[in-house]
Amino acid sequence: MPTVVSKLLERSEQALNVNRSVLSGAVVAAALFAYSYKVAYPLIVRRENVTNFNNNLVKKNVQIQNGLAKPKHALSKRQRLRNTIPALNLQFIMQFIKLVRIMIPNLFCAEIGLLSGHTTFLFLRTFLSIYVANLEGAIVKYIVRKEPKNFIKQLMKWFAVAIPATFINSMIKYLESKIALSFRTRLVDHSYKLYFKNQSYYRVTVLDGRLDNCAQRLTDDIETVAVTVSHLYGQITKPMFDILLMAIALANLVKSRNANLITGPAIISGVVIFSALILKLVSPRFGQLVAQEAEKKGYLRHVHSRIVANSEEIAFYGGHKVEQSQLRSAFRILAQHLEHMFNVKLWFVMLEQFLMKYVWSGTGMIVVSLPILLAAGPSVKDTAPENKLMNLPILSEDPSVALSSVRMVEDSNQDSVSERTHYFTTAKNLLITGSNAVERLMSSYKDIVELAGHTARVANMFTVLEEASRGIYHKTLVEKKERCGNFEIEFKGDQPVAKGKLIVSTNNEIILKEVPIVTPNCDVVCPSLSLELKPGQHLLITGPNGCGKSSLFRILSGLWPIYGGELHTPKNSMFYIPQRPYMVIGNLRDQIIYPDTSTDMINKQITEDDLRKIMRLVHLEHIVERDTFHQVKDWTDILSGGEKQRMAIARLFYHKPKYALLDECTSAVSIDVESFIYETAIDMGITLLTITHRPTLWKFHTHILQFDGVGAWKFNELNANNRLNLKKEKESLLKRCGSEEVTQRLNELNKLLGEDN
Ligand SMILES: Nc1ncnc2c1ncn2[C@@H]1O[C@H](COP(=O)(O)OP(=O)(O)OP(=O)(O)O)[C@@H](O)[C@H]1O
Repeated sequence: MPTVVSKLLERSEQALNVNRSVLSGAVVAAALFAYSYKVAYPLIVRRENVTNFNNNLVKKNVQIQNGLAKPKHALSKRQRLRNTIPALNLQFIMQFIKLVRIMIPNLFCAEIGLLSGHTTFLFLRTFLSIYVANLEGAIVKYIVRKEPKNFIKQLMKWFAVAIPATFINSMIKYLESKIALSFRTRLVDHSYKLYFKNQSYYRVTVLDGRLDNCAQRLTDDIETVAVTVSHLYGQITKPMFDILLMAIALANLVKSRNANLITGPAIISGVVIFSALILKLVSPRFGQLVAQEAEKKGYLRHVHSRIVANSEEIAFYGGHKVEQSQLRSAFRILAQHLEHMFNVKLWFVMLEQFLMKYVWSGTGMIVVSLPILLAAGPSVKDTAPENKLMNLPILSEDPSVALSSVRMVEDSNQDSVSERTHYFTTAKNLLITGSNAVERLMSSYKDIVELAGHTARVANMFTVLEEASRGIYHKTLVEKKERCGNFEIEFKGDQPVAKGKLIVSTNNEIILKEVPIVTPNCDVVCPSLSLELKPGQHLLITGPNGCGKSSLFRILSGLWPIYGGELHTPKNSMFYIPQRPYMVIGNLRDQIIYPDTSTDMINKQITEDDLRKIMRLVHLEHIVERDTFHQVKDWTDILSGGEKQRMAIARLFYHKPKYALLDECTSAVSIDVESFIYETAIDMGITLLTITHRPTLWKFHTHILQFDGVGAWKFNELNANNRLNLKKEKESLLKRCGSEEVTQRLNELNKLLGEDN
């Protein structure tokens, strides 16, 4: 290793034509620059207040005790601040490393190749800058010397350099964009994998309260992280090379004027550190500001997407005034924040520019001019024409000899002036490039802190998605729910414990043993539900609104956690159809086979003729005639409510699951078609679990589950006997008419029996 380093030093010496002591001096100067950046500038980090942005994260530390919210681990305010504020701190470094591991998965990936190429071009660009600085010095020298031939020669070189320079610059930009896209692709792939693992997309919105706006994080935040990281790589690497090589070249140049190698760099570093300390006092909270900006942008996007999703309803209601005012207010919040950011940045950028552009350049000019100003020898003033003859040593009595002596002195003075001009122009160019490099490094600190805001949002999203896919949720519960019946939710810290057991049924039965129905807000809708269903036993579920009918389906499908008891369900055998069916992006065939793909359909050996038969069963053959199976349309808008519901039934017939969970899914279908659909489903061997308020469907079921709306339920066989019982109950209730409860039950019985009041 030491031999490699010494060889490198030798090469650098040769390349830059300096000796080892000059090189060491230059390295000291570069180190001082680096020190000023690495040590002094980060002091700018300020402690910041908790804001809305991190409230979510702080909230998760709320513990429920005696019905009141209480801090979980009693974290001190300072600790909580440190944990949550996006800034250049250990937390950011950990989060950033996590993202880097995703963006660069191994040493032999394409990203490493791109980064290596980018680094090479950045390095070449720095060499070119030094060469150009020298060239410009030489050009000025030949202008001062009035040597047009040499001037043209140098100018030609200057133009020749432009070709590789433009190529290198373009390659730097091209590779930066390629790296950004590559990083983004890796992050997006990773996030999508997590987002769709174990229905995390549902869980993070319904069961977990930590991600305020997942869509914003998945799109804008990921893009910003990728672009900023790629940009910062160049923004940090290139100035590093610039500083190092400029320092070496500058040291070489200063050394050629026999000047001190320590004073100059010491003065420059002192000024840099001093300016960094001044900037520290006025530095805005960049990390926090960009995180807040992303949050507000996310909210605006959310309001927009709600209008798009519900445009028809809004149009029917004529709700544009309300929607417009909500959009406006969401935008105003964002605009106000941006304005605040601009104002805060204005003063900081002004001071930053003043210090970096003028104070540093001024200092640089002083440092490079010192070797000239303090050097021994005649000044330009001393060599003014009128003084020249006066100061001439009398070498000869012969006037022609005296005149040639004057010319020689003139020439040598002109030479020294041009040499000094050459030195100064080159040094100034090198210094400008060097100071620009330090300026870029300093301003990249600002970018790093801004990156911390986006990194925190993306890294937090990954954590939450990972946890949600493993069934770990954090939701703010400000109040502990009361005990309901014989069931009480157990809490560990601030989070409820899902103690229930989920068992895969081997004999295709559905068994619930004392399973409570608990909402994501920890409301116990039903404290304990027990029932057994075998294939072929069709269940009708009834009860008042909000009693937990759909929630039972969510539990059976595994969307909601089970807080107690045991649930036995067959694997991948349930197919849920909601009241408002979901239409997927794609053609008509995609609507029927969803969530299968066309490849799945081919693998299952299902043909378009089969699909046509299914469409006939649900009375939708006219859609096939009209639009064919391959036309891509916006099916949510094109199909009517009833057509959409029938399309969902077509989906059921395509998949032929063991169990169908039908949640009022035929409410918009005419009664005759509905009956035909139910008969067909049963003929296909599908066991039905139906939530409906339509008495006409009663006859298709063998069992009934009746919720009373206050936690109790009845599970019976639904047969002639049962109907008789219901009739008896109705008759006895009719005698007790009066109370609201009785009237409600009577309505229910009427619905079940299919009778009028
Ligand atoms: N995502 C959720 N987060 C919190 N609470 C919820 C959620 N979904 C439903 N609930 C609550 O759970 C309770 C039961 O809702 P559910 O949808 O099961 O009612 P339902 O019996 O199907 O009613 P309906 O006949 O009106 O459809 C309701 O009080 C509802 O407010």
